[in-house]
Amino acid sequence: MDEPKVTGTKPKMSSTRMILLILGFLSTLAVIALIAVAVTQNQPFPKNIKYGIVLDAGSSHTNLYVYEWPAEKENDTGVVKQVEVCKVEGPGISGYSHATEKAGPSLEQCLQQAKEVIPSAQHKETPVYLGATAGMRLLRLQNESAADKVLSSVENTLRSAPFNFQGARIITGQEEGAYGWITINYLLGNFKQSGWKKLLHSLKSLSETSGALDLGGASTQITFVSKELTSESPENQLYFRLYGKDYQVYTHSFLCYGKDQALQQKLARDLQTVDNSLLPDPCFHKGYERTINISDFFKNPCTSEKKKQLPFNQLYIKGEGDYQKCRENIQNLFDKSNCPYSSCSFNGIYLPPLQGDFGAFSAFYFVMNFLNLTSEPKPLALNKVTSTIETFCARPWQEVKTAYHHIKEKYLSEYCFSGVYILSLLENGYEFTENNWQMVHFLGKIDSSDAGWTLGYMLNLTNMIPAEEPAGPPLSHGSYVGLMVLCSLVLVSVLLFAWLLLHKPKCLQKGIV
Ligand SMILES: Nc1nc2c(ncn2[C@@H]2O[C@H](COP(=O)(O)OP(=O)(O)OP(=O)(O)O)[C@@H](O)[C@H]2O)c(=O)[nH]1
Ligand SMILES: [Ca+2]
Repeated sequence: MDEPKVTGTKPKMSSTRMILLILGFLSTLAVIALIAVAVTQNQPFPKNIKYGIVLDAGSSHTNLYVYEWPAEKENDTGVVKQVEVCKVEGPGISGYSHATEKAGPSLEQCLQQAKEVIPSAQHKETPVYLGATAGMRLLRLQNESAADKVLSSVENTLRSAPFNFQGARIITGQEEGAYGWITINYLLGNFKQSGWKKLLHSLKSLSETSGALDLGGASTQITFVSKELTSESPENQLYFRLYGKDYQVYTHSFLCYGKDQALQQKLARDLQTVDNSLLPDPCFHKGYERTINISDFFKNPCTSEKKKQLPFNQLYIKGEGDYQKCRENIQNLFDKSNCPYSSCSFNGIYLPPLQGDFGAFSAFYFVMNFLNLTSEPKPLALNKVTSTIETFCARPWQEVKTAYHHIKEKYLSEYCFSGVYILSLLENGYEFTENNWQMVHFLGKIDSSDAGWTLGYMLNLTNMIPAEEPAGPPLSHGSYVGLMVLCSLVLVSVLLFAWLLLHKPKCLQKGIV
């Protein structure tokens, strides 16, 4: 009676096993298909690149920048990058005040380079902007019609290029400061943070943005987020709403305090006390000599207030290489005598308390980089920086020239002056101290893009920085695929476990009494 029972259950067991096997096989197939679909369906789109060109018409020279970004990601932060920079030969466009028609043609070689970098099919749609800074602000003050002629000459050249001309204008010092701040914070990824970074920032209350310090040839800018910004000085106050967050920003641009004009100002002061055409100068190396033509010297708006009739046409500068005397000399450029606000930098200009980290670029970087003082991640102590500059200034000119024969004499001869000027601007002007000095980080590039106002200018004019955070998938492509794989593995494990329970293989059955 028992035998048929036994033979009767055997086919029943094997059909259950068959069903389970088929189910297992199908679920494994489903999981594989799920992963394959997730990986292929969410693959980033093939790249559709867009381009933009900005010309930075500075006081000392013009640079042309080409930027590129993936079209479908243009509202994300940190996707625009610099792909080309071309230094225009010759002086800045303000240097063409006596031959205004030559300003435009001077840009042609760099425009040609841009044509080669950008695929020709995209030339017509590529916007080109030119922004002129302090050199042109000074020329406008000195000779407005010459400034207009220079601008129309560059406009003609840019219009005849195959790109989409969007304007050539003198930007304000406020814009220059603001766009420099936008550039570095965009490149540092400070505007839009991933979930983890956001959490970390809110927990540690880390400074969310970095201030910007730009030192040009004719002007210098300081820009940073300030909690204590009141309406004391509205012209120094900016509001931004970027990627869904409000920013209250302080900015000021000091015309005539770029490093070339600061030197002119210093010489104009020195000229007040000379009684002959020989000027001993502590800010140049011992053994260094330079001749300066006096005839046009006081036509410059940065020196005109100090105009003085002199009995000679040429001034002979003789270097002394004396850091202390140079520092005292330069310090006089920062008038701390009167402040109509709760706190000031210099010349009666409002400055709220310094806050957070600062990225210092342009000549701040060129000079400090030459002097090996840009050490990161931990910046050097202020006394080390001071002693390095002091030692450098004390080196005789012949020795410096031999040691750095590959560097342009114009740059090399001025590193001592510029180093002392930077220290004085930061310490005496903005009142950085030994304690907060290390908040200043000297940087030339962030990834592959130069720090400067041009990228921020283009991002703004192409509406690439949205006021509100663009709605996007909550997970990145990588995290999404990872999560899909993990879920699938859990599913397979559960099915396997279920199968094992139902099937009860002999090895498991043994253990069960
Ligand atoms: N050592 C060195 N100095 C440089 C270099 N490029 C420019 N400079 C000098 O550094 C100073 C500032 O240069 P930029 O930042 O280009 O100034 P700019 O944009 O022409 O001037 P602004 O209109 O005032 O902004 C000027 O005195 C330049 O002559 C460089 O590669 N090395
Ligand atoms: Ca500049």
